[in-house]
Amino acid sequence: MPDGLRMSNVSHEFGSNRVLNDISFDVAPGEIVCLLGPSGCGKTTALRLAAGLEKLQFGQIAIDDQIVAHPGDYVEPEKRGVGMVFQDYALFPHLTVAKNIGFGLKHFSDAQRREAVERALTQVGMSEYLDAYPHELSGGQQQRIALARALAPTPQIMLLDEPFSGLDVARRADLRDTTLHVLKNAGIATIMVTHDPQEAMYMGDRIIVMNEGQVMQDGTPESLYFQPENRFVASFFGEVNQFASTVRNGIIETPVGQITTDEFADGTEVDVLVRPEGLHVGDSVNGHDIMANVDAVRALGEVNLMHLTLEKGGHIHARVPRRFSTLNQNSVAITLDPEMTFVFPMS
Ligand SMILES: Nc1ncnc2c1ncn2[C@@H]1O[C@H](COP(=O)(O)OP(=O)(O)OP(=O)(O)O)[C@@H](O)[C@H]1O
Repeated sequence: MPDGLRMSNVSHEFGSNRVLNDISFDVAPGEIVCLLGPSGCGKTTALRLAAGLEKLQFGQIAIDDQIVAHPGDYVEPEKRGVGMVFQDYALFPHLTVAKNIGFGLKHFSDAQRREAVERALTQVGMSEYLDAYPHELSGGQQQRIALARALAPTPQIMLLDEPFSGLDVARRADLRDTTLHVLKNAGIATIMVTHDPQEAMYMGDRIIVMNEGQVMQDGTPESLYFQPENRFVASFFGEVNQFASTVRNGIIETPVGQITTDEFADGTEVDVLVRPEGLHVGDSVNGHDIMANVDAVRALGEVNLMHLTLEKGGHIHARVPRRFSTLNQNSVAITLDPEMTFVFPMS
């Protein structure tokens, strides 16, 4: 059995509500895996089962070489070598930073505890805050202390549940960066729960997309973004323009151009999903271009989002590198990038 964490065929029910349905995945040492999915899909339950905060009903969980949970047998959370960080920091308000971090290190000698606390605080860039109380710290600083507290016992596994979601944009970006570097340097196997695809792409070596208690796809951020295996992943992972069509002679016609297919039989009704960056805009080169009127252009950093209405009807979004953006045109020609186009049989 490989080191790290392995969940095998795990299912879970609350009463008659089956919230996890036969999920399996591994996390290797040093790997950050994000569990990504909409609210209620079972991410937190999976994390709590890994931590031992919820009793396992079906399947098996192993950490390194040890089975820590299977039905009827169970290793206590504090004996699993697992660190945890939650959204709400969960620091003790009446204890200093040093005592908060040292709280879980009761079995250490005083000298060992002091060393572990100082090391963990250095890892998160907070070494000068040993004697501060939580209320003296900002939300981002409190979350750094929560991370330090989880790191101090040098866990093999780190479990993070929406750890940045209580923070404003700037602090979130900052803490995300620190967390990524600390976890990578420490070589800890990490699961992070998030409902934010951008955050999952930023943090994850791998992302497991979940929906309704099932794993929809498990892969690198690139593979999920560029090779989604189903409609759910394609649309959850990034905005898409969607068109209904029917395959005719190996060709799928859409309002933004045609694509060829050898995957679907003639007459198959399909949904065509096109990422906004899969629609290229430019000048009309002949009288046969697909034209769209420009409704609005919005700068989103390095790219512009163009709101367009096709001359033949239908609102679409194109995401265009700023240097190619035709900001002052009322009308643009559209071409379709087949690499950013995904076809699924209509459900
Ligand atoms: N202790 C519980 N008792 C009963 N039902 C629960 C309990 N905990 C979670 N659930 C239900 O299980 C389902 C999955 O919840 P879970 O918290 O795992 O989802 P999630 O994907 O983490 O969602 P969120 O991001 O909203 O926390 C939900 O329908 C939830 O209402």
